[in-house]
Formats: sequence, structure tokens, C-alpha cells
Amino acid sequence: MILFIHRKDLRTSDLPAFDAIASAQEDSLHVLILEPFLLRNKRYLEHSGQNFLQHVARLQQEYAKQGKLLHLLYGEPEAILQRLAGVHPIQEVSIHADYTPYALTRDRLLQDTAYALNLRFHARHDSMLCDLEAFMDWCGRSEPFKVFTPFYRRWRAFLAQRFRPPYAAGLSSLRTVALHPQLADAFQLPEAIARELTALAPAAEQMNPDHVFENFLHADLNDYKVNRDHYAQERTSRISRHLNTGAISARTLYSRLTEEEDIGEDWLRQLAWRDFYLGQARLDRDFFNYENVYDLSALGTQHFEAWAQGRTGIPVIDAAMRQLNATGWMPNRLRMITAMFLTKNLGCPFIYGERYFRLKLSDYDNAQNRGGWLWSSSLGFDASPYFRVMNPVTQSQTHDPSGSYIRTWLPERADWSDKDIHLPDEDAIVDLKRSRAYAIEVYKEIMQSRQS
Ligand SMILES: Cc1cc2nc3c(=O)[nH]c(=O)nc-3n(C[C@H](O)[C@H](O)[C@H](O)COP(=O)(O)OP(=O)(O)OC[C@H]3O[C@@H](n4cnc5c(N)ncnc54)[C@H](O)[C@@H]3O)c2cc1C
Repeated sequence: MILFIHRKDLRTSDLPAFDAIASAQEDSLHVLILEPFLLRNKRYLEHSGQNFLQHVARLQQEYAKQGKLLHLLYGEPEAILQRLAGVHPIQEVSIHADYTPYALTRDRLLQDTAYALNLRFHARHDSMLCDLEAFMDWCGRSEPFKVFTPFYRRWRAFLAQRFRPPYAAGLSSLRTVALHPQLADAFQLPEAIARELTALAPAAEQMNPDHVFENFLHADLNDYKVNRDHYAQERTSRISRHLNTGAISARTLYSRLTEEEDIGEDWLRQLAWRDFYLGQARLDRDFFNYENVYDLSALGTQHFEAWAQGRTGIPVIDAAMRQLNATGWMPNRLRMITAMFLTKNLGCPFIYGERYFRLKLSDYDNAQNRGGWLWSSSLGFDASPYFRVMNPVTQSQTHDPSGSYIRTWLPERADWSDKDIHLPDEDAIVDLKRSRAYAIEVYKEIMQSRQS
């Protein structure tokens, strides 16, 4: 019997592990473990936690529809494995790998436990569109790409030659087995979480990542290049929250995209950024540690709360933060503008904004979020130059000239003229020009402080 543990792969088709289980022709016990650390401080009530639980509810529905068994458990994975292996004839543990520092430690412990129990252990790669090892071998490189454009060129060529199509075996071809009732009791979900799952079930039922993507392909792919930064129009795919929980795979997206007459190069380029950051999370030893590589002690948190609450007096910043707080969504350009504003104009270390987005973004993903914050604060590979400080007023004038986004999220400005609506309040918490000049000086020193 194979124990399969769901992770950021909350779907029932195109899973490398399902293919392996089907080939082995063995029974499989499928569990999804909700870990106390990941649900701490009622995180499941924040947008990021709600998105995850909603996808869990959907996965349960998918299993039920196909007459298959999925068991939701609460506890430490290695303790659960120990108990399960004592009761079920498990010979192998199968997971899809995750690369955050927390996940690596957890999975090392899980692997050690499996080996101590004489079980086989398989962690298969799933999240990237390009298999990283195969890609690096093909490129003849051992060092990660530090600059996006050359990475992108090679990545495109690799896909054209070596794209690995979606895996064929679906859930329907597997023989899932029931969990011993005693174990279900021992690791049952806390009542509050079980309640949330029930409450989210109706919305989960309506959710369909394939439809989200199909709608985008038909309605918005052709004009993506022009529209992607017109954030008031919301014309991007909005696939990220499904992609990051694994409810749809990057392979499926690419495979579907290649059926289009015009493949949508600009959109694909964005998907490449996702692989660029996922690759860095695995190959750049500093990726999760830049806050210690540079001396950020000249920065402070004085204005962090005003930023987080959307009370800075800079209209587009406040509108974006209010949208994020209310809905869990913020368009990409506004993420760049708000992140740069916090780290540069307000002089706040990037980890505070990163942590805030971790809770608030529905599509939160550790590697993508860190990548975005490193880019905005000029740290890490291929980041914005230290002297680049986007001006939120001119960004707003350029990308939303009529100010319709501000009108939606700052109702107190709904009647302002197109000209005035972008301008800072008289008592805005910073002067854009002065804070920009100061940020450039400070970040120049930060760049020089790098510990090798
Ligand atoms: C400070 C900051 C924080 C961010 N945090 C996250 C996060 O937690 N999770 C997340 O998925 N994305 C994050 N991003 C990247 C980007 O904003 C989102 O991926 C994008 O807005 C998702 O919308 P979409 O699915 O409509 O994207 P589309 O424009 O339709 O693009 C398609 C896909 O390409 C990828 N993509 C697009 N833009 C980027 C980018 N700049 N970097 C990496 N991948 C990209 C995403 O997987 C996206 O779903 C962050 C960006 C910044 C600047």
C-alpha cells in the first residue's frame, strides 16, 4: 500500500504521484494533513487561509464525486505517519516536494521517519512548468540564472523541445482505501476548522479553475499585453490562487495554451517569472535569507500600520491596500507600487510587507511573494535597481487615467475630477520627492552592506 499525502497539489488529475501509484498497481491511502504550524493564530480566517481551505473543500468534493476516499487529518505529519504505519500495511510514502525552509525541514523529518519504519519515500517535483533538474542539465548549468531574460529564452526553447505533457493517470484509475476509524478519531480536525470547511463548501462547489482559464483564453489573452497593467479593468487571468494551491497545474495551462492560434507570448512570459522564482527558491541559498545578507538596520517600521490599513494619504496606495484587505486580491502592478512605496518611500524592511501579504493575499505563495518583495526592494537576482522608486501618483495617472480604481476603493474621492483624484492628501504621511531622494541614499548603502 502507498500512503499519498496531498500538499500544494489539490487536484485529481495530472499528478506525477498518481501516475506512479497507477503503474505500481497498488492500493493507496490518501490523506491531506492540516498542520498546526500552518494554521496558527487563526490564519485560516485570513484570505490566504480561506483560499486554501476552499480548495481543500473542493478536493473533498472531487474525491466524493469519483467515489474515492480522501481523509483529512490534523497533526504533525511524522507522528501521523508513525501511527498510520502501525495499523495499515504501508510500504511507501509519496508526496510532491515543497521547497520553503519550513517544508524542507518537515519533509526531512518525514523522510527520516519513513526510513526508520523501513518504508520507501518518494518526493516528486510537480510545481514548476519546467522540471528544474532536466532544464539545468539541458542548459549545461549548475548555477542558477541570475537574470530573467536569458533564463526566459532558454526556458522557452526547453519547453518547445522537451515539454512534459500532463500525466495521464487520474484519480479514477486508483484504488483508494479507507482509514482505520481509530486513527480518524485520533487526528480529527479541530471543530473550528471543520466548521470553516462546511461553510466554504458551497463556494468551493462553484469554483472551477478550468473555466477560469478558459474564460481568460477566450476573452482576454489576445489583449493581455495592452491590458495587463490597466488594473482597473481586471483583465488578467486570475489563475494564481488556483495555481498556487495546485488546483490546476502549470503543465495543464501550458498544454491548453499551445492549442491556441496565438500562444500569448506575453502571458507565457509572466508564467516564466513563476518558474524563475521557484527555481531560485531551490538554487539560490540566500533566497529566503536576504534580510540577513544585507544590513537593513537603517530602515524602520514607523509607518507600517498606516500602509497596511490604507491610511497613507497617497490615493492609489490606500485604494490598493483597502482592496487587498477587503478581498484578498491586488493586481500585479499595484503589488509592485505598494511594495516599493513601503520599502523605499516609507523605509520599511521588506519582511514586514512580505509577512502582511502572506496573510492577506488569496493567492499567497511563499516563493512568488518573496520574489515580488525582493524585486521591489532591489534585493535578490534581477531585482529593480536600488535607485528605482516608482512614483505612485504618476503610476496611477498612467495606468488608470480616469481614476476609476481609486473611485471604487476610496469612496471619499468618488466625485473628484480625473485630474485631482490621483494627487496626495495635504496631510499625506510622506512627501514623495523627499522620501524618494532619501531612499536612494539609504538603499545605496544597503547595497554596499552585502555580506558575501
Ligand atoms: C510584492 C509582490 C508580491 C507578490 N506575491 C505573490 C504571491 O504571493 N503569489 C503569486 O502567485 N504571485 C505573487 N506576485 C506576482 C503577481 O502579482 C501575481 O502572480 C499576479 O498578480 C497574479 O495574477 P494573475 O493570475 O491574474 O496573473 P496573470 O497576469 O494572468 O499571469 C499569469 C501567471 O503568471 C505568474 N505571474 C504573473 N506575474 C508574476 C510575477 N510578477 N511574478 C511571478 N509570477 C508571476 C502567476 O503564476 C500568474 O498567475 C507578487 C508580486 C509582487 C510585486
